[in-house]
Amino acid sequence: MLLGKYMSGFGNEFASEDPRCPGSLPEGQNNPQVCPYGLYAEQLSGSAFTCPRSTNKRSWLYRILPSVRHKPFTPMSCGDLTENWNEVEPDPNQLRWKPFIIPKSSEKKVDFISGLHTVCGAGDSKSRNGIAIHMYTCNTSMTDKCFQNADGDFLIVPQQGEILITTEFGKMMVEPNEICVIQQGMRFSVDVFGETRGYILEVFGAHFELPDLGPIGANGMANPRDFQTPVAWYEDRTVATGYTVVNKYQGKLFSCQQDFSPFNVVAWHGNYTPYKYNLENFMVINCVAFDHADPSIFTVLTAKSTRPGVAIADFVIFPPRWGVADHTFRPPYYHRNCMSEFMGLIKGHYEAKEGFQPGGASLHSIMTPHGPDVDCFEKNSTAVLKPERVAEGTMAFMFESSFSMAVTKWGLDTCHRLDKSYYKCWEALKNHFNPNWKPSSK
Ligand SMILES: O=C(O)Cc1cc(O)ccc1O
Ligand SMILES: [Fe+2]
Repeated sequence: MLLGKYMSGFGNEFASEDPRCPGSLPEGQNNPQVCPYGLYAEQLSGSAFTCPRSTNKRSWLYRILPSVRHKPFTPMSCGDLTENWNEVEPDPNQLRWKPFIIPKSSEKKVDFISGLHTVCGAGDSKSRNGIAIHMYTCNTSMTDKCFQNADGDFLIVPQQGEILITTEFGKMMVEPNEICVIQQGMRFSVDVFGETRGYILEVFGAHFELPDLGPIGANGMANPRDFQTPVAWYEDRTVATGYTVVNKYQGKLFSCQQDFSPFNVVAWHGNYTPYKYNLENFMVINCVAFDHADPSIFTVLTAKSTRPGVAIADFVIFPPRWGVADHTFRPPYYHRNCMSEFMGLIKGHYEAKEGFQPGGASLHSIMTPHGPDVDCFEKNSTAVLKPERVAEGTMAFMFESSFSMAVTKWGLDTCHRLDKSYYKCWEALKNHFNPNWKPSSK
């Protein structure tokens, strides 16, 4: 198995052949009358045919049987996966969830698909504009089953347990502190190795891009060379008992049967691929004089809307770094934002908030006030400002969206993880106002 072998680069034109079949990629053309090794050619389009070259995405897959050879799709249970944003009444409160529960395999076998739970979202897969945030909690590998999301791209953030993702393009092992992106329509199957949990940012109608660097220059933030795309791997496996393809389509799940493994792509080429990225490789830019830079400096990937500078969703991380700002309150500022901020914690301790735990989450909705809790404020208002390591051993992240997200019934109620006392972390903030303050007392 070709684990640990990847091709480097973001959005490159890649080409890969399973080494068991040299010459399986057609030379000089995509669609020979007869393909090498008797393979079928299949194009996977990730952008409109007519998109400008800079955003045009497609890959050519050379496979043992084409995807079209399957029995009809029929509806299946969606569990806690939903695109119904009207399940419960809107709630503008600061929300915080304790770590989401992972089912015990001795009690219930749950795989990546049955373990998907939608927390919040907005917009619509039909009009191709929107976002959904899901948790996955599972304990069992998918067997003879793959998933395809016709609705959008999945940015997967493992929090506990590595996941082995077999895709039509090859295999990727993704550990906590790494992320991966499975773009719209790409078939994949997830193997797990114990109790497994993570976060998923789904976007409808846009693909993730590296943010522009502007005055930062040519290097930095997430560097393109650190993105890794799998190499071709195939199995020629007949599954007489039936192989299940699960398709998320217009927010609902459908399944169909076929009698062969979909991971039968012997060779492929193109610029529309799954990829992974290790968050440790993020080159952190930060303030080295005074004040607090906005968290956009920590953007790893962005899914742009059609409005300049406004994202459907940004994936932002808070990595270990130096804090050196002089005469500055260094933690995040008090804040109301025209964007929605969903945060998760992969490991460690987030600076601005006690009680935010790995595997949990928070949502600060549009214009909902939030910021440091009382301890953080008091401590950092008097701290001696030496250079110090911030967030050592920690990795928090934010899905920031221009959509006003609705929380699902599962998120508000049936997950039973909402921390009802969250608001109390700000209750003891004191009034420090001194009307007799003089500039000289600074
Ligand atoms: O709310 C948060 O903790 C995220 C955040 C971090 C930061 O450094 C500045 C603004 C912001 O919203
Ligand atoms: Fe914020």
